[in-house]
Amino acid sequence: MNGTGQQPALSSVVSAKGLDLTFQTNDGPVHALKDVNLEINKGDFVSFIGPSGCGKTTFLRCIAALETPTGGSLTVNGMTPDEARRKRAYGYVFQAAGLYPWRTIAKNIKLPLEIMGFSRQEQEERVRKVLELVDLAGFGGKFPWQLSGGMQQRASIARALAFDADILLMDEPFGALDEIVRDHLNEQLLALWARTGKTIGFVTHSIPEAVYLSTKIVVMSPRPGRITDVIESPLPRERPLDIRDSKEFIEVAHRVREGLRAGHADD
Ligand SMILES: Nc1ncnc2c1ncn2[C@@H]1O[C@H](COP(=O)(O)OP(=O)(O)OP(=O)(O)O)[C@@H](O)[C@H]1O
Repeated sequence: MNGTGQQPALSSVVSAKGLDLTFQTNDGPVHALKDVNLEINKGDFVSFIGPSGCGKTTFLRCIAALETPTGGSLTVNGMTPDEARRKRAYGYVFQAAGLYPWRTIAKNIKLPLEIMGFSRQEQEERVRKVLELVDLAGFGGKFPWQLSGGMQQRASIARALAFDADILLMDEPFGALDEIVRDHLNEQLLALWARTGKTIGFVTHSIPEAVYLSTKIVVMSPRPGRITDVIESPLPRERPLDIRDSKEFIEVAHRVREGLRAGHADD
């Protein structure tokens, strides 16, 4: 299946139809996204997986209105991505935590709130709430360099949560962390997702991470960047880490691996 022909549900949060994006570069055009069709529903946890250059980041950036598609249509909460951005429909978490080293964690989280004109009291309240959500209560007064890599990444998730947007876009947020820390953050992210009901778009290179976290796994291929499979996970939403030893988990991982292999063979 290539992800086409999906019907938009009532609770559709992101709807892409025939989405195309070609970058014009000095070396000629780069077809980063070709005929991408995808529905993301409210409360979905959707992972994007595929080899380097298949358009994962570009698709997330289109949702965030940081790139403009050259064809097809894309709506976010029923609006254009630009309108959705103005309504602060999403928070964005990047691969590197991207915290300002000269500001405390609390001040890093407050910065976008300050810019948007939130009152001081509202800023304090939001900082307290999001730090609690990522298990960093009490760390607001620390500087980024006083925290571990995993804690910094949690702080950057807290910053993305500060607007209380419905959608969280995460571009390989845990890619640079060691496996044990990553496992722990994966568990915490699932708990946060269960508590908040957010819709999450998550880019990863890791098959186990994609299978462990997602309700839907989008397999992509490069040249041109396209969707080659959309896998609805049969796993329950509540997932202890040892679910990774289960037959269902191994079967989903196998299907993702097959999808990646098939996409590679098409190149
Ligand atoms: N601003 C840009 N200008 C020109 N080409 C770009 C631009 N951004 C991305 N590309 C190209 O578009 C294609 C898709 O890039 P993208 O970063 O979305 O892939 P990706 O799947 O996220 O890769 P990775 O896993 O390495 O992060 C690549 O060929 C990339 O070189």
